[in-house]
Amino acid sequence: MTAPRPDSTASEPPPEALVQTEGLTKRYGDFHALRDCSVEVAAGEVFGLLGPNGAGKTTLLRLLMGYLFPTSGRATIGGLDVTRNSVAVRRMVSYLPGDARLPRHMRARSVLEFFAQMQPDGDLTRSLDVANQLELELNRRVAFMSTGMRQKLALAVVLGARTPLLVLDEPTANLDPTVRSSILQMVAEAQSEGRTVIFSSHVLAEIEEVCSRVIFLRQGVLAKRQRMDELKQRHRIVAQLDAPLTSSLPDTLRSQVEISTFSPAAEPHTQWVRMDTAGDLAPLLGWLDSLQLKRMRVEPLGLRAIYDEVHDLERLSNPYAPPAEIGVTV
Ligand SMILES: Nc1ncnc2c1ncn2[C@@H]1O[C@H](COP(=O)(O)OP(=O)(O)OP(=O)(O)O)[C@@H](O)[C@H]1O
Repeated sequence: MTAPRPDSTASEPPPEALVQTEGLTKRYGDFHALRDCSVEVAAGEVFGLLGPNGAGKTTLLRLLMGYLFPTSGRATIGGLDVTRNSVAVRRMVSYLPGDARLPRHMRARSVLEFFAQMQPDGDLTRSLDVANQLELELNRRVAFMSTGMRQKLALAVVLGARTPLLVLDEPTANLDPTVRSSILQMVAEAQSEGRTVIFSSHVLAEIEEVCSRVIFLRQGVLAKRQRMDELKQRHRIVAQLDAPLTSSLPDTLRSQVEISTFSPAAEPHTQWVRMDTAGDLAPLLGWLDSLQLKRMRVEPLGLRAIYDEVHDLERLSNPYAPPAEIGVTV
């Protein structure tokens, strides 16, 4: 497999970056866990990290926390170099590691009390409030908790603290759908309090729900940056025609529509057309209406399509496959 090239997409720097990395690289021998990663996270935004297992998400977060030393490049939080000022930096950050370890002999309440005292911005009342919202049993010992209960307890510790930055490595792993949705709500509340959140997840819908921007990591390389407000304006139209496409896209639409076609060998008389567009749908639908249209589906483009594009999965999930759930039949 060839190593992906770093993302070259121009991206506007956020107005005030709280977190910034420049050429951040972590190598183990010849292996790059993270390669030449430059990102900025603006104060007050919820910033998503996406990527398959082993893509480098945890490596990036641990480098930011100063738990790993970069092979090259640098990262700053609040203008402070995370390697040289790791103590000061950690005072600004509440970090939920992917494998949060808690003292097994302690009961939930004692764990919350302990961390509220230990953390500079710890706040027991807030931690108890989160625990209460997550319906955590405060008398239970960590050793006797399920994996999901331990995750809730770790979240109560982290979300209770009043730090300006929250770094959450897969915060909803092992949680049931109701609790997941409470956590997403708490992330949104943290943002409305003016806090900044960096959030890694494998669940695309979660990233879509709470993040304002997302980056895709692939084999340690920042493969793509995406603003969610831009993505929400993009649509995909998949249409099946009764005959091969003969008329071409009107000139006025060319600049805003990416079009591709496919003729299945099993159905030589039909043709599938796929169009991705960020513009007004009305003129495009008008043009489609002039064709020999058999059926058509219109959907928001969504992170799934971007994820498949970044990870080269489109060939596996054939976008032209005549889907049973096709939305509109004409
Ligand atoms: N100490 C280490 N020595 C060698 N390789 C390592 C070490 N730590 C991590 N790696 C490798 O670095 C790569 C990135 O790992 P990382 O944990 O950052 O991935 P991730 O995107 O968080 O994955 P996941 O979604 O599975 O948690 C992986 O291939 C991993 O095996």
